[in-house]
Amino acid sequence: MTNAALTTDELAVTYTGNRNVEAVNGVSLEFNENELTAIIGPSGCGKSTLLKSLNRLHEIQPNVEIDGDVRLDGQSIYDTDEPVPEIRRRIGYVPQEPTALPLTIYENVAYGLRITGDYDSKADLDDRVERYLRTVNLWDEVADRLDEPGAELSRGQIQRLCLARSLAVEPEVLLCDEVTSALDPISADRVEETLESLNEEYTIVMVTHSMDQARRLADRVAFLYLGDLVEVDETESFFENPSDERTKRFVAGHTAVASADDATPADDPTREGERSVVNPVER
Ligand SMILES: Nc1ncnc2c1ncn2[C@@H]1O[C@H](COP(=O)(O)OP(=O)(O)OP(=O)(O)O)[C@@H](O)[C@H]1O
Repeated sequence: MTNAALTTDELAVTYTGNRNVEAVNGVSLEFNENELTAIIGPSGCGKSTLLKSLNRLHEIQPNVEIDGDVRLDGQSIYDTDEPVPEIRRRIGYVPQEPTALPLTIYENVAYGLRITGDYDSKADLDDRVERYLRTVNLWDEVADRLDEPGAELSRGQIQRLCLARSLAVEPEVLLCDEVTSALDPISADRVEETLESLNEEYTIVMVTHSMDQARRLADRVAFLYLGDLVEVDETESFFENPSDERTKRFVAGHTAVASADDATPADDPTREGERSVVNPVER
């Protein structure tokens, strides 16, 4: 039986700037332990907002209101005395844009551990830096240049460096926000291989625009549309046998070869393609 590592209960997120935007509308979801869950949906449907609210990263922006709850191992991450940095250590976040800290390759990985002080000695730190660079399949490429600036690596290598930095502080859950979309195909493949190998040991929540990537990597897929959770299922049945019409149309819209009976109304926004833009949900 699979356990939920992270759950959302009627989670709602509203941007309250110049106008109210209900970006996420009462989403209840379970992210199972040691599984990779992909969140997919058309552009603007609330994927990134949902992801960031899973470790309170949305709080960095002003004018955001949250309702409902997120629980890690059954404990609320909102109704808690636990410091937010500790919540974000336990639920790591890897952004879309690969960004190295202005430090050496070694210190990029050691960064979080130096802040928490959660290591015994220099030898222990060395071990951990090596372990996590190996975990993300980067060690062989950088072992002889650990003292060089992280920023001098390729974009694909920097993205794996970011993954190593996130993993070094031993999170329970890893949030990945379109982590391959800013990369060339070969680098994207390397990052995908890394995610595939992490999948055995980590609970991963991944936002992706790529249906193919969701098919390749995910154990389960959740489809968001205009801030609503439309459907969530195991990957194979999600794609082969979706139950909701909106999911069917979205999945069909991304099929490489469309069949003649695949016709859908031309104004259906779920048919607009992987980089489609729907109007913001304004209420
Ligand atoms: N800081 C913000 N202030 C106001 N509205 C915002 C803000 N960030 C996002 N939104 C709105 O919230 C809605 C959801 O945006 P979000 O970025 O979560 O969608 P998304 O599915 O991740 O989109 P994409 O696939 O294009 O990255 C959109 O209507 C967007 O315009």
